Order: sequence, then structure tokens, then C-alpha cells
Amino acid sequence: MRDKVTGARRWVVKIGSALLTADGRGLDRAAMAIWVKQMVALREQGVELVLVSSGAVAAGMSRLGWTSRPSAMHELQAAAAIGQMALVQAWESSFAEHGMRTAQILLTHDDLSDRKRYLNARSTLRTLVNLDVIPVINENDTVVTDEIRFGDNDTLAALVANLVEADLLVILTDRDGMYNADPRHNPDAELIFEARADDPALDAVAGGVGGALGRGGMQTKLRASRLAARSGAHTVIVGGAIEQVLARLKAGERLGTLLAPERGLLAARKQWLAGHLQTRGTLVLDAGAVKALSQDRKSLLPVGVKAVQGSFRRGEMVVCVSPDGREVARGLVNYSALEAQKIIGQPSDAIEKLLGYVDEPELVHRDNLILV
Ligand SMILES: Nc1ncnc2c1ncn2[C@@H]1O[C@H](COP(=O)(O)OP(=O)(O)O)[C@@H](O)[C@H]1O
Ligand SMILES: N[C@@H](CCC(=O)OP(=O)(O)O)C(=O)O
Repeated sequence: MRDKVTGARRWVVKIGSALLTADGRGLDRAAMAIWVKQMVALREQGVELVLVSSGAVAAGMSRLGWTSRPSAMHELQAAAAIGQMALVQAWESSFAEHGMRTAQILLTHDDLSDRKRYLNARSTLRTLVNLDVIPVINENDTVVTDEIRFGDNDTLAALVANLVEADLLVILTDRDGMYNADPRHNPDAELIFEARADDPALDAVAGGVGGALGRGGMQTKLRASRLAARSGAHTVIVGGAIEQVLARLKAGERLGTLLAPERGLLAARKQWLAGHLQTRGTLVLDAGAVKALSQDRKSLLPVGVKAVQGSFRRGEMVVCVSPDGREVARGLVNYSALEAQKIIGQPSDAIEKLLGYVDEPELVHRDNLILV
């Protein structure tokens, strides 16, 4: 089963507060430097990386000289705003030592359930990864309350794994992995090496909540693995303090707990797309575009579209039909109906002149298409 880890091309690595802040003593810069070195090595081996980093509240508390986590929401949010600066500064300078650039992305769960924002976040992240920049993501703590209260970046990391279609979600934490009982209270607890993410037996073992800083515990990690599994990603929950942990995972060593999805990446994504039953409009393709989609499995470019019907917004589902009206595919469209009207029949490099901006060169990207 570990071949799924060694073969994974796109990783989301999530590092929790407890681990990043050495239990409240400010950011553990030395530990961060060690993970950065490993992430740079992974990048050099061709792995695409997105980092989800917690620790803003904890870093802010340390900058403010606060020793206990405040319970007032506005104080938590203020601490997060202060600490986020420390966090990204630390990641940036550490990656810069290896000549690698970083970018900050702050997201909320709501951003990812809104179709338009989902597509925007997705294309920004893809662009960053293609530019060989490491995106460093955290929750946008200023505008949310529930997540910061529960201290749950595990869910955010899983949503990001869905968003970028990661093959692997690596959750680094302060234990070696998921045990068959909470190791704080059960010294005899044993590490679970491999399981199916949807195994109901896991619910009982992940019962307890987290520690003083990180607060989600194993429950949120298990839930995250199930969410990641929906888009076909494997999850590894593993100790961030284990020497060379990322490098050894990449080499196939049986570290941590590997949670497997029930079906593969592509099948899962198509299933997710297929769940979008409501279609908002129709694109009438020319014969060349029908062939490009059906036979060559390509994206749909504006140049191959003859007519636009219906009223839809960016991110909504449209039906693609052949010149004689036969449905050939359906997919999430990158431009609204009004915009599409202006760019159909034109080459993609004319989009900028026609609209004044370019969202994507494709009208529907092939990853967002299901052939009928
Ligand atoms: N079955 C279990 N296996 C391992 N750890 C568990 C289990 N149940 C509860 N935990 C607790 O979850 C904690 C990790 O979660 P959390 O404190 O939220 O960390 P993080 O900041 O990394 O998200 C561990 O320190 C451990 O005490
Ligand atoms: N976004 C906040 C809270 C997130 C958080 O603590 O999550 P985690 O430690 O991963 O369970 C922060 O950066 O402090």
C-alpha cells in the first residue's frame, strides 16, 4: 500500500499548532528549517507541494507574551492576525535559504463551498505550483469563528487536497500516528499502520480531543482523511518530529498511519462532478471540438464553440452538445454566459483583448469535464 505514498505526485502537507510551536514556546524555527529542507528535497524529486500551516494563534500569543489561550473570540482573532505575520515570515525566510519562493493564502471553508471562489482559489494555487512557488495556507482567522474556536486546520487541509486534486495528504502531528486508543491515557495503545479511511471501527479509537494548543485531536484528522478520500487522496497521519519523516515516507518506509480512499483519484473526481445534477446552460460545439473532447480527451477551448445557450455563471455546470444537438459532455465552465458569448469562435490568446482579462485559456478544463 505504501506505493501510493512513494508514487504520489502532488502532496498537501499540514503541520499542526502543537508541533509548530513546541507546545507554546513560540515558533520552533529549528523544526521548521528541518521540514523545509525535506520539502525542498521532495520538490527536487518532482513532487508538487502545498503547505497548510497552523500556528498563528500560538505564535501571536507568544509575541504578546500571553501564556494561556484566550477564550474571547476577538482576542483569539487578534492573536492570529499578529501570529500570522510571524508564521509567514518564518516560512518565507526558511524556504528562501534554499532559493525557494513562498506565497501566503488565507482561506475559509465558505470560500471553498462557493463555486466561483473555489475555481479562483484552484487556479491561483495551480499557477503558484506551476511557478515553482510553495503556497503556505492557513485559515483566514479574522473572518471565521467556529474553526478558530475548535482549532481545526485538518479539515482545511483536506479541502485543499480536494481543491488541488492532491494524491496525498500528509498530516504532521505530535504523535507517531493514529493509535488504537488515545496514547495519553493508554500506555499500551498500538499504532495503526494502514486502514481504509471509511472503516467505521476508526471512529471509536479517534474519540478523544486534542492537546492544549492543537485542539482538533484525532477526530478531526480522521474526518479530514475521509474528506480527502472523496477526491481519491490517500492520507498519512504521522509524527512531525520523526527524523527525516517526509523523506522516509517518500522512500516508502512504513511510518505513521496510512488511510486509503475507496476509489482512485480520477474516478472520485468524475463521481464528484457527476453529482452536480443541475445544469445551467448549453455550449454547441463544432465537429473539431467534439473530436478533441471525445477522442483526444482535451479541454474545451472557446474556438471550438459555435453557440451559447442559457444563463450561467463561472463555475456552474453546462452541457456540451455536438452540432446536431447530441450531448457529448458536461462540465464546470470557466466563464459566464455573457463572457462566453464574446469569446466563442476565437483563439484563446484573443480572450484578453475581447474581455479585458483572462481567467483561463479553456472554456472548460478537461479535469472538470465528464464525457457522456
Ligand atoms: N487514537 C489516537 N491516536 C493518537 N492520538 C490521539 C488519539 N486520540 C486522541 N489523540 C490525541 O490527538 C492529539 C493530536 O491532535 P492535536 O492536539 O489537535 O494536534 P495538531 O495540532 O497536530 O492538530 C495527540 O497529541 C493525542 O493526544
Ligand atoms: N488557524 C489557527 C488555528 C488552527 C489550528 O490550531 O489547527 P491545528 O493545530 O492544526 O489543529 C492558527 O493558525 O492558529
